Amino acid sequence: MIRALTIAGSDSGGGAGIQADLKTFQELDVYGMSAITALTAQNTLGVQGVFPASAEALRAQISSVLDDIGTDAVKTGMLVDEERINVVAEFAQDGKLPKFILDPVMIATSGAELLDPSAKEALMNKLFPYAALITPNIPEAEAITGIEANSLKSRKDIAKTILSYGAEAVLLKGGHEEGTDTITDIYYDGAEFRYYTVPKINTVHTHGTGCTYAAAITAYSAANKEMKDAIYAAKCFIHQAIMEASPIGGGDGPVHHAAHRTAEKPPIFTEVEQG
Ligand SMILES: Nc1ncnc2c1ncn2[C@@H]1O[C@H](COP(=O)(O)OP(=O)(O)OP(=O)(O)O)[C@@H](O)[C@H]1O
Ligand SMILES: Cc1ncc(CO)c(N)n1
Repeated sequence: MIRALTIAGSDSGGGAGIQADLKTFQELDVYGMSAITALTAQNTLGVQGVFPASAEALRAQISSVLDDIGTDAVKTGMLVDEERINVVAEFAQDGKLPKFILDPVMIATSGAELLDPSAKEALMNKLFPYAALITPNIPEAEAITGIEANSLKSRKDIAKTILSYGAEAVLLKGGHEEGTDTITDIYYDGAEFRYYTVPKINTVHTHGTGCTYAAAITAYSAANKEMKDAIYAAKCFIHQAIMEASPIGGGDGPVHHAAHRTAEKPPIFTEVEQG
């Protein structure tokens, strides 16, 4: 059985965080495990409360899973603050986080703070060097680099800057692009840029897109797909999940994690450029 561990926050509403990750792992036939960094009281309208797990509780969960079951890949999401980043960094430094997909979650779509802004440097310095892939959205990438993502050139500069912190590859997600009919995610690994472009889906039901996408990449990586192939397969999965997202709750509803079972293959245009 292929195994994957998510280290992230719990979303009581079931659309993002740990819940999105475990649903995605299950859909992709991967045995899912979790270490919870914080409980959030959350629904489709926003985040009503954040209750961090103690550093001791977080360390114990990760140790329990790794000491017995082991894992083929690891994903991190909401890490709350520097104290909890330090706990994850202990395992990274010991070489215990294989195929580490780092989603640098900072602010929820609803505006709630999921990472203490003063912990940004710790995330970059202590965890980025161990990542096989970092998956920022546009606001996160701008906060990390201080570069405004207002052109293709600036997005490429952002990808290069983030890679310079020591990760193996970066995937700059385009979900927050405005005024366009298409959305492009940009992959960069130091040797090539790869552009994954899809038609923009007209929906507000995008709660949990980032978590679900990174979890699918983690599941495919755990199953030994090469990173570029894992991203392509995950892109299909997330596109189908957004196409069939449900108007559950009164706000921005969650993506449909089981959509890939029945949905048609989405049109994904891939371009490669040496860089
Ligand atoms: N309206 C849309 N149509 C098509 N694809 C989308 C749409 N919105 C987001 N995506 C895709 O979903 C994936 C997640 O991207 P996004 O930039 O929304 O992440 P995020 O902001 O981290 O997500 P979250 O809302 O969970 O914080 C990307 O592959 C992006 O291209
Ligand atoms: C717990 C959690 N993690 C990540 C996100 C980002 O979508 C969220 N809304 N909630």
